[in-house]
Amino acid sequence: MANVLTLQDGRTLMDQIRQTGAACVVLDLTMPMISGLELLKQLKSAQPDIPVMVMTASQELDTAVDCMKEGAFDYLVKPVEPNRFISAVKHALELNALRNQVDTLRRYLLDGRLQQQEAFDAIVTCSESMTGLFRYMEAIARSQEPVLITGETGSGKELIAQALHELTGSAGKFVPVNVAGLDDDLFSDTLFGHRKGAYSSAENAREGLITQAAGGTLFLDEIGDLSHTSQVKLLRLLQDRQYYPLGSDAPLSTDARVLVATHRDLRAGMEAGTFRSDLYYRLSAHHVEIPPLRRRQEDIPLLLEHFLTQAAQEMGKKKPTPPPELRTLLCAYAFPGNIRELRAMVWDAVARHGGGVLSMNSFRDAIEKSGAPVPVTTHAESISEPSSDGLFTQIESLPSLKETENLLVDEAMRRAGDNQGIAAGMLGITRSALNQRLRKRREAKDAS
Ligand SMILES: Nc1ncnc2c1ncn2[C@@H]1O[C@H](COP(=O)(O)OP(=O)(O)OP(=O)(O)O)[C@@H](O)[C@H]1O
Repeated sequence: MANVLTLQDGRTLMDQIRQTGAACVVLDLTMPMISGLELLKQLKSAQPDIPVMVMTASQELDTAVDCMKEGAFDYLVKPVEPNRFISAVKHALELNALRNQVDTLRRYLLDGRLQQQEAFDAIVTCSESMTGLFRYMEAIARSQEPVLITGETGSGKELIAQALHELTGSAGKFVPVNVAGLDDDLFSDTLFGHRKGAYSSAENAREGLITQAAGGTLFLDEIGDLSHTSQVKLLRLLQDRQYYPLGSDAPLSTDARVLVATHRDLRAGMEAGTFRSDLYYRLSAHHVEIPPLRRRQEDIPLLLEHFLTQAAQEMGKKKPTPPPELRTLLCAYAFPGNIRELRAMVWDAVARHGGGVLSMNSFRDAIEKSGAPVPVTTHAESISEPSSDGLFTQIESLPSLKETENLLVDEAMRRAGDNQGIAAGMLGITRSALNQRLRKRREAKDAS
């Protein structure tokens, strides 16, 4: 076959790959000039995305396991049955093609506009990196492949999963499950359910959550903590779209979309041998990686406003005014607990608030408790303060009120990433009032 290249000397592989690339590499473990394991390491460090299959004799199984830890896609024990060989290579090629497609799509989408803004209404953000993620999510929403959502704790993984579910427009439910701390029995029972009498205390049949998610979305949180045996079961579910309730020999089929999330580094898990590489590759065809709050500080003032409104409403208080230097304090803090941590700080501050300007003390206390140094802030440092010379010193003639209003609306929409709900919040008007203004402007423009 023209597109298969056989090399006699393993040492020429890296040069060859640099010249022509490769969609998949099949490596023998025992070779005269260089060992397969050594070559695998070189290949993975230079070209981590090329899938590598390892061929091994049965007495070399330990080395094959080492190869998997080094990132091999799969291993085949010699003598290799031709059909098994073809299907393994095909599988590797398919996954590789899918990954390339997703990368291209991801790059392309970073320039487009959102089609279903309302699916993201619960996610308060004006960050471009988040808007880029939203566009990517819209592109993959209809795919049947699972989606891996990663991000630090409290960065909003569950909200992203809910938005993906909204985007699919499916009639079924969004069913979240936290799999951390579930041993394999509990995992199987929770997910797949059981038949009456499947074990001594199973007095009644129980439907698994995968059944409840029919026609909808099953969201498995903390997937990085899943036991090895449960990982195998999940892989089987993803591959065959079938599962067995405990005590049943008859498989059931599912059409539920599977989303998974973790704050762990699954690649590191794969290298340490705690996370199966076949499952990783299956899960990571679509990957949404949420940036931590400290890498999108522009969201902090927005989130602060949002949580102040929510907390005040919930506690039946008048929304307190935050001192301008509070934003400076928060933007200087690293937020290891991300948005959940900011939310908790705001709730605490509003609960303690007696009236007037919001006190900074509870925020300072929380930062101090986290062990981080409390940034020193002064009123003058505030990022929101206009210059003492006034806003319009650079402009010779003042804009009209109408022009100013249009400019403010445009700026709010830009900062809110075109989310009308957020922009309206910034402008201090209702969403429908903003919508009306935007519509009138469009109509006036169309008429002229
Ligand atoms: N962009 C956002 N806008 C508004 N609220 C947010 C945003 N991101 C997160 N939150 C809120 O922060 C809290 C934590 O979010 P979420 O539970 O989705 O995080 P997570 O990444 O799944 O956390 P964990 O890793 O602990 O499972 C929730 O109350 C959520 O509603």
